[in-house]
Amino acid sequence: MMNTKKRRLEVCITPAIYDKHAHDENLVVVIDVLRATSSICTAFANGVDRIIPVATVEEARQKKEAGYIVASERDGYVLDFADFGNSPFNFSADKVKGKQIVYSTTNGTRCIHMASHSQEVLIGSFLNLSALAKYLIAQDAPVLLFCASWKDRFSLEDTVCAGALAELLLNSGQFESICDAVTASVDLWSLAKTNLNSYSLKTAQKGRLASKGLDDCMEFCHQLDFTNLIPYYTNGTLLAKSMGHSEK
Ligand SMILES: O=C(O)[C@H](CS(=O)(=O)O)OP(=O)(O)O
Repeated sequence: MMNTKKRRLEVCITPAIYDKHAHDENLVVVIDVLRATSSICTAFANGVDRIIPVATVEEARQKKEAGYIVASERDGYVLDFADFGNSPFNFSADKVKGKQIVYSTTNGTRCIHMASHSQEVLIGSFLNLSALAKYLIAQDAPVLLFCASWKDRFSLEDTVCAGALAELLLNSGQFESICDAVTASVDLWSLAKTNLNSYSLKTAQKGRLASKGLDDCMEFCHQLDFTNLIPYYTNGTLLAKSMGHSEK
């Protein structure tokens, strides 16, 4: 007989309440649109071999001393020992193709480590939205969309992206929402989707990035389906699985 029980779908709007949503059986999608998860998706689209996410500056420094290429920023500033920072434009094919990159950012890489007890940790952004939805629908486990946000505050761009993904998952008929954060995120997405670029200008992170001249990636990070690759975390490393079609 077919199993008609629906799968649990949740959205965690900030790492501050991650423990309320954490279950070992979850498939967790970490979302940090501005900019960590958009940059990770871009790096894999541009042929990076693997990314080693580290949570602390000290770990990133040690990896640099051990000879790794290191991409690392805190609060939008490239660390003095790092090779480059956190813009997706830094992860161009000439810099990353075939390479291993150690990566540490303010919010995104921390959340990957927080979720590492879960059945699977996947990297999500607008850039790989449809591929992610297709992959998640084909699995058989509860899904948690984990917004990395900014320093434990609510973040509009991550929640809108979670809403876009939640809408695709709910439309499959396989999922049931057990928290209002899912409904809120889908409602925000329905406000934003008619003109995502102009909606994204409302985000606080746009202002923070603009104050440091780092907002040139806003449009890039808000485009849908730039890649069919889904980065995932395994044994301390990010690799990527493909959901078909050739890469751009
Ligand atoms: O580099 C980023 O965009 C942010 C730094 S901050 O939020 O502006 O301090 O890091 P991320 O981990 O990508 O949110």
